[in-house]
Amino acid sequence: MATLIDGKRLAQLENDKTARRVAALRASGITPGLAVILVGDDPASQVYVRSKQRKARELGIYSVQTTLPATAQQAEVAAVIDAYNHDERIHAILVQSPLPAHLDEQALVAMIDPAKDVDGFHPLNVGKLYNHLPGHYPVACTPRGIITMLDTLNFEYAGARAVIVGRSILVGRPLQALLVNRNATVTMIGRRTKAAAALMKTADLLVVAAGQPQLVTAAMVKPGAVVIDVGINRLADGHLVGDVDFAAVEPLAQAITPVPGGVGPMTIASLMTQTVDLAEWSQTDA
Ligand SMILES: NC(=O)C1=CN([C@@H]2O[C@H](COP(=O)(O)OP(=O)(O)OC[C@H]3O[C@@H](n4cnc5c(N)ncnc54)[C@H](OP(=O)(O)O)[C@@H]3O)[C@@H](O)[C@H]2O)C=CC1
Ligand SMILES: Nc1nc(=O)c2c([nH]1)NC[C@@H]1CN(c3ccc(C(=O)N[C@@H](CCC(=O)O)C(=O)O)cc3)C=[N+]21
Repeated sequence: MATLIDGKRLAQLENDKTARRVAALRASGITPGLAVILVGDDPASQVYVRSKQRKARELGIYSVQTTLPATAQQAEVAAVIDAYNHDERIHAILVQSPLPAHLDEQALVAMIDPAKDVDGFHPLNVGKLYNHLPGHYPVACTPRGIITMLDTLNFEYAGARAVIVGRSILVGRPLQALLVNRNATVTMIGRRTKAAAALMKTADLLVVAAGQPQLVTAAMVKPGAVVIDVGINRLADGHLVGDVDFAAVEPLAQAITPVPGGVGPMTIASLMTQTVDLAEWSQTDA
């Protein structure tokens, strides 16, 4: 029987801390501000953005949103980013991914003031993380939430063999850097990886962020591994499942995250924490 890593409960604990930090900042005259930019009408993105807004407001964060039509041009999105860059009430800016295909997402992210880059996707912040530079800078929220979960297990990073399935800018790549910086030995798996199952089986820590239901079966998991399932897949019957065959893998794992109620809620909690971090740093690092 594995330890169930209860993301909902851990997120609640983190959000309680965030609410207290927001209250303290507001008492000193600073209200942390989050701006979310949504382009188009992707239903999943609308759900995520709504839950981010709701949580921010619950915690006392000033939260605003700009929604643009799917036909919006690059310059229109850029103008919205520019306005938030210069808005003193806003400490954190997020451009919801994915953007419609005609937009250059990387160019837009690069226009965000790096000090307001709550997703940690700006190339300056990515580079600082990659090079393990000291100092304050934002990092991607999903990997940050995963590290928080592993820390609560007292996971021993140094010397651990970690395998990450998925190498996106959102999840796999920044998590790779965070784990390497903690002295883990990290293997990245993509679609063209040969003998992926055998590599996964070597993992003390297996993180799966591919977006493929049932990708990881019991045969791919080393007994005693810690398994983090990032996948969010909506099945035809409406059920939400991860990328791991939970029922089969749970009995062998040392610890495992459920979907829903695992990495997802922690991602949102990390986003809230990082919004407050950015507001605090804007005072001290100026
Ligand atoms: N819980 C949360 O907070 C979050 C959940 N997600 C979820 O995580 C999943 C991944 O999201 P994201 O990182 O944006 O994904 P992307 O679609 O951007 O990338 C998927 C990655 O998985 C790899 N991959 C896909 N299929 C396979 C396979 N069969 N074998 C090996 N590798 C494979 C791809 O490999 P290649 O590079 O070779 O194409 C790619 O690197 C999605 O389900 C998403 O909804 C995402 C963000 C946050
Ligand atoms: N700029 C940007 N930053 C992101 O962080 C970002 C993004 N774009 N685009 C999409 C992905 C996906 N993502 C999720 C966040 C929370 C849940 C979450 O809370 N999931 C709940 C279930 C929610 C439901 O029922 O649909 C759970 O797992 O329990 C899931 C996925 C953030 N992303």
